[in-house]
Order: sequence, then C-alpha cells, then structure tokens
Amino acid sequence: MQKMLIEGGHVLNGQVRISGAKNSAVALLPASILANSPVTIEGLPEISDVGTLSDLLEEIGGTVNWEGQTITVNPENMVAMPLPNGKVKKLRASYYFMGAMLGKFKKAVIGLPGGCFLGPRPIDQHIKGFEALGAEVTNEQGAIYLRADELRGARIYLDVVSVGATINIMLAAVKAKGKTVIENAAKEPEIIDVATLLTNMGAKIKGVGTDVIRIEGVPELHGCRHTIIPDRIEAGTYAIAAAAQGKEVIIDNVITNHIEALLAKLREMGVRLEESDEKLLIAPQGPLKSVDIKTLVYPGFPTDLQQPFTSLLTKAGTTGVVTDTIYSARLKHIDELRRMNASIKVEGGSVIVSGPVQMNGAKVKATDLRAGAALIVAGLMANGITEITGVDHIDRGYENITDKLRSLGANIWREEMTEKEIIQFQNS
Ligand SMILES: CC(=O)N[C@H]1[C@@H](OP(=O)(O)OP(=O)(O)OC[C@H]2O[C@@H](n3ccc(=O)[nH]c3=O)[C@H](O)[C@@H]2O)O[C@H](CO)[C@@H](O)[C@@H]1O
Ligand SMILES: C=C(OP(=O)(O)O)C(=O)O
Repeated sequence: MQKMLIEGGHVLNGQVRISGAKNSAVALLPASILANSPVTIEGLPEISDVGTLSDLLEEIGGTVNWEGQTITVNPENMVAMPLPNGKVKKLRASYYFMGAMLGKFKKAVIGLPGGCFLGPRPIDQHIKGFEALGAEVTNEQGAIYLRADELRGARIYLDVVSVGATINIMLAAVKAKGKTVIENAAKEPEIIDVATLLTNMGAKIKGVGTDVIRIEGVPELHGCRHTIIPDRIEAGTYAIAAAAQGKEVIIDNVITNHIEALLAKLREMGVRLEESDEKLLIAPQGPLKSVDIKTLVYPGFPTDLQQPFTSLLTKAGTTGVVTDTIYSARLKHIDELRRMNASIKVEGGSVIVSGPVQMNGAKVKATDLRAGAALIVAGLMANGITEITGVDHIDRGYENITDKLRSLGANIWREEMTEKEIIQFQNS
C-alpha cells in the first residue's frame, strides 16, 4: 500500500495532457458486451476502475487485448455468468453490467455496486427502467437478479435526473423490441459518448444530450472502433490546481465547453483564462476572490469538482459557500482540510469557507476519489509536507497524477507504507 507526499509551495507551470474520461470508459467497456463482434476503444485512461472492468469482462468469457491505451474487447464467447461478489463491489460502474447483460442475455446477476461513499446512492431508477422494459428484478442477499423472457420498449420517466440510470436503461433498451423513450434523462457528455459508441455498433438512438432520449430497438449490434472523450473532471481538477498554485498552465486535450460552469467560477474569482482548440490556459493574477458554488446536473457545476474547488476557496477572500445539491453528504474532505488549517464551517446543507488562509502540511486521509483530489490541491498550496493515505481511491480516477503534477513543477511522490502505518490507516 502506498501513500502520497507533497512538498507544497512549488509554482505550477507548463502543459499537462488530459486522459480519456473515467465516467465514459466505465460505461463504454460494459457496452461492448452488447456487440456480436470485437469493439475497439481508443484512449482509455490507465486507472484502476478500467482495470477492474476489464477483469470483469474476462470473467464473463470476453477476451480483452490492450495495445497502449487502446483496448479491443471480443464479446463473442461471453456468457451470462453471475457476478454477485468480488470485483463488482470495488466500483460504482459495475452496475452497467446489469443493463448490458440484460440487453444481451435477458438475464444477469450482479452484486450491488461500490464506488465512492457519498451518502446514500440508490439505484431505484435503474431498476424502475429495467422493470418497465419487462424484466423481473429482485434483490437476493445483496445481489440484483434480472430476468426477462423478452425486453419490450417502454416510456420511462426518471424521478431524479441520473447519469447511471440514463446509461443503464439505454444499454438495456438498444436491443429491446420497439420504441423506448427516456424522459427527464441526464445530459452529461459521457452519456453522449456512450450513445455514439452504441450508434456506431448499429443502435438507433435520438435526442441524446437533451432530456428526452428515443431508442428504436434493433435485433443485433456489431463491433466498431470508437475514440473516448477527454475527462472533464480530470481537466477541471488540473484547472483548479493551476488556479491555486499555477503561473501559466496549459491544459491540453480538453473540451472547454464541458467545464463551462467551472470556468465561469474561475473567471469570477479573477483567474485569467484563454481557450483555444482543445487547449486551455490558466494564469491566475493577484489575489483570488471568493465565490459561491452550487452543484447541479450537467451543464451545472459538477459535484465531482465540488471537493477540489473547496480547497481552492481556502486561498480566496473572504467567504465562499459550497452547496452540493446532488450529494449533500459529500463532505468527508472537510475535516481533513481543517487539519491543514482551513477555516470551514458546515451549516445546514452548506459549507462556508473563510479565507484566505495559509494551508499547512499534515497527515491526511483520502476517504474517496475527489476528497483525494481536494487534498492534493490543498497539499500543493500548503507550507511543508502533506502526507495522503487512501491513495487507492485516487487511482480509481486519475491517470499518473503524480507524474503529471511533477511535470508541471510540483514536488509530489509516492512511498510504500510501513506495516505500522497500514495498521493505523486501516483502523482510522
Ligand atoms: C460512474 C459514474 O458515472 N459516476 C458519476 C455518476 O454517478 P451516478 O450515476 O451513481 O450518479 P447519478 O447521476 O445516478 O446520481 C444523481 C442523484 O440521483 C440519485 N439517484 C440516482 C439513481 C437512482 O436510481 N436513484 C437516485 O435517487 C443519487 O443518489 C444522486 O443524488 O454521476 C454522479 C453525478 O454526476 C457523479 O458524481 C459520478 O462521478
Ligand atoms: C463519484 C465518483 O465516482 P463513482 O461514481 O465511480 O464512485 C467520481 O468520479 O467522483
């Protein structure tokens, strides 16, 4: 087990390249199950969630070949192998095996997913969608059993706007008989990316990127080649780090339109930004002004950037209020930031950050993926050394984050933890 160390105070400068989007990758891989011939996906990020899903595809009989960042999944010998335990619990996106296996085999057994603990994360809307398509869904000892004689298109209204439910219902519906309409669908760019792959596989999907998606089922889907979109949350994290501790940082391979809500807030804080084709320059100038943020579904401010943005607010004057309307309990980073000298109050559902304060290095724990990103941003700004445990969470979603930050001038590295440190970490 490793820990991450950061000597704060070094100025970030230079260029960093963004990897393929985690939240696309984790849906594109299960989508390959639906094809009857090999699917090639280019530009996958080297993160542990991708590794885990690739193992799961092999567990159900697929063959997976890697060539650099390009993966080819051959689904021809896949079977409806139950996956009630084990790797499915390591990540959230294993729930996409439900929709994809139901769509392909009309049956699936998948354990309830893991992923970041952000408070309750029900999957009732996924199940409502599967049932509307004609599946019988039961929860038996923590695993979801799905069976259908036949999947039939249906009109499905999502009670909450859900990324996972929108994609999962698309996966189950593309081979169903007849028309499916998903109303109140989510509009995240990753949903468009998955629909693009499915369309290249022969699916008939309209309206993706709006809140009404229409699918006309087809009997067969074939293999294809697809290039993944860049990770807007990774890009946003580097943009926040650059605003916190950068001079002139260029973010390469970014679709700036995908992070417009963040960029608007950075501009309000007084950060100079320049956008060009696939590139974004971040050049903070002078003291930062505090702003308020409220997370919303896309294209609103993303919940996945709320935690790192909270770290940035510690450097701004004078008071910023953060409200997460998607995951109100996504607050585990706050105590750790306080250890580093942040002045943060939690009142009702809001986080009130007072600044500017000088953060100090401390021993802190990443309790989830973006809490880890928040601690890295704080560590880059802090006096002295910050030691972060819980690095496994960070590795679920950030490719080579230590190398990328080092190339920008940060002094960040990893060390193996001693046995005593591992025991302390496990008991904390
Ligand atoms: C793998 C992946 O893509 N993860 C992302 C996805 O998670 P995930 O797909 O799990 O998040 P959802 O969009 O489904 O969740 C949005 C909100 O709806 C609620 N909800 C969701 C489904 C459901 O059946 N019932 C229900 O009540 C959730 O508790 C949450 O409050 O979108 C989140 C919100 O942008 C991001 O933080 C995650 O990074
Ligand atoms: C919450 C996240 O991921 P997951 O849904 O995979 O847990 C995230 O990417 O911030």
